[in-house]
Amino acid sequence: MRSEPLSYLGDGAGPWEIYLEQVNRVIPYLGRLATWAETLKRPKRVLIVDVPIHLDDGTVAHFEGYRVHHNTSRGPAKGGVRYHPEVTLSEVMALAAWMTIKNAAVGLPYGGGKGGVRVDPKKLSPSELERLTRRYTSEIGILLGPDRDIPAPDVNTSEREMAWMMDTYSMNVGRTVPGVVTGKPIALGGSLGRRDATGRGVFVTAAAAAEKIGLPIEGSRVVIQGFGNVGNAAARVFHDHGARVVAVSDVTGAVYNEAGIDPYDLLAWVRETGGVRGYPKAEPIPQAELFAVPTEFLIPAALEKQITEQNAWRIQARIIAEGANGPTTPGADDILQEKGVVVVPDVIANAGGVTVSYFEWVQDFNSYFWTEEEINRRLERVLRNAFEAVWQVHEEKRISLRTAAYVVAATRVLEARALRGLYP
Ligand SMILES: NC(=O)C1=CN([C@@H]2O[C@H](COP(=O)(O)OP(=O)(O)OC[C@H]3O[C@@H](n4cnc5c(N)ncnc54)[C@H](OP(=O)(O)O)[C@@H]3O)[C@@H](O)[C@H]2O)C=CC1
Ligand SMILES: O=C(O)CCC(=O)C(=O)O
Repeated sequence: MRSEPLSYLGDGAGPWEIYLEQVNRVIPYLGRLATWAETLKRPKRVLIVDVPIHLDDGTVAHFEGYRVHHNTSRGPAKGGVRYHPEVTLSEVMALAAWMTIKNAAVGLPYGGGKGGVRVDPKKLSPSELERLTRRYTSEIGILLGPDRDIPAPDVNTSEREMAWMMDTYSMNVGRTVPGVVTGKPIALGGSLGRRDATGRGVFVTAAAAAEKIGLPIEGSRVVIQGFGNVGNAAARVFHDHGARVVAVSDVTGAVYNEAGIDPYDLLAWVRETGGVRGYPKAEPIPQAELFAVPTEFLIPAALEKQITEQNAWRIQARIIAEGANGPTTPGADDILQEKGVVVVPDVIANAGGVTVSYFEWVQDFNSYFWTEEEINRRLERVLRNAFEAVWQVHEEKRISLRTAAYVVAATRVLEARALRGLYP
């Protein structure tokens, strides 16, 4: 395998710098389209909003929110909304850019967008969260619309917040607009299968990679960082296909059982107690040891920059399937490539969520809803095709799967950019 240039970025770089480095690595493979590559390095538009709300005690609190459209050459902006105490503008810019790449890599007719509010949602009551969500939606409303920008869930947001967003937008425009948001409750035009779609897609793409290297799923070990929407769904789908989930972590701690952890049982424990810590059918391990656990599959499903130059050497997995966005730094990518670990990059591994969001959007437009079986079947087909296209580029050009995914995606985005031209 020809090696790509070593990263000049240390682990100190933020998500936006990491994204820029990923783009730099693809430019040599873009041919004539390389002249347009600067397009990928700039967000199309950025909105910073002040979100003031009354707290339950009557005082007023202000939160900073963002909505970024990274690129809309191929269609409306699409991407989730994150609530987290460490959200920053540059993080949301990177998350929006990864949506551009992801939507193009999978062939969805969308550009890339993302939103976020810097808030610790664990410190707000449900009614404070509802006021925050509604005010944020109104503030970013100038960018939203079913043919302009369609939010969805991300870290610490779920069907509940999507229902509030859909309702707020609809009240502001004076009619019900289900297609302005995806990941909604089924009763409001949500899609069957969306809740587990990202985790299911992690499984589908990891299984496609496993086939390529002759690794069976049955009996294989799986380690998962993050047991939220993505992590717990991935754990259940791997378990349902005969794999053994041996270690899981969340912010409360990490637990390990060589004989296997039943993710359904662990989920019941987490719902009751608030975290994996103290789970009685597994032993506690330090969170920092999670990535060193011997395993066939490692699924980072928490936040960015978890696999770094500091810990990549200790990873023993054969396949890493990135449930999270941006979990691996470029320096860690180089180390993993040298170790022969197959890294299925975020932009295809976690694309199951936005793929079923696309199905939801299409169903909302048609007011005609598909069965869950139909959705899962179509999801698998879309992701398998995307994986196959990326694998071919990876083999032909002898580059990492991440750079191969960027070749596929950047070519589509920049072709659209070039065809559209520059002037209104
Ligand atoms: N939801 C979706 O459809 C999609 C999500 N993603 C990406 O997947 C990742 C997870 O998102 P999602 O599952 O939706 O978010 P959730 O909020 O549902 O879950 C996040 C999980 O990560 C845990 N976590 C946070 N920090 C750490 C840490 N340092 N170590 C271990 N665990 C940690 C949280 O723990 P705790 O609950 O204890 O706070 C929680 O279990 C994000 O990168 C997101 O962008 C990508 C595509 C689609
Ligand atoms: O479902 C969507 O529209 C986007 C989900 C998302 O934010 C992501 O894929 O990172």
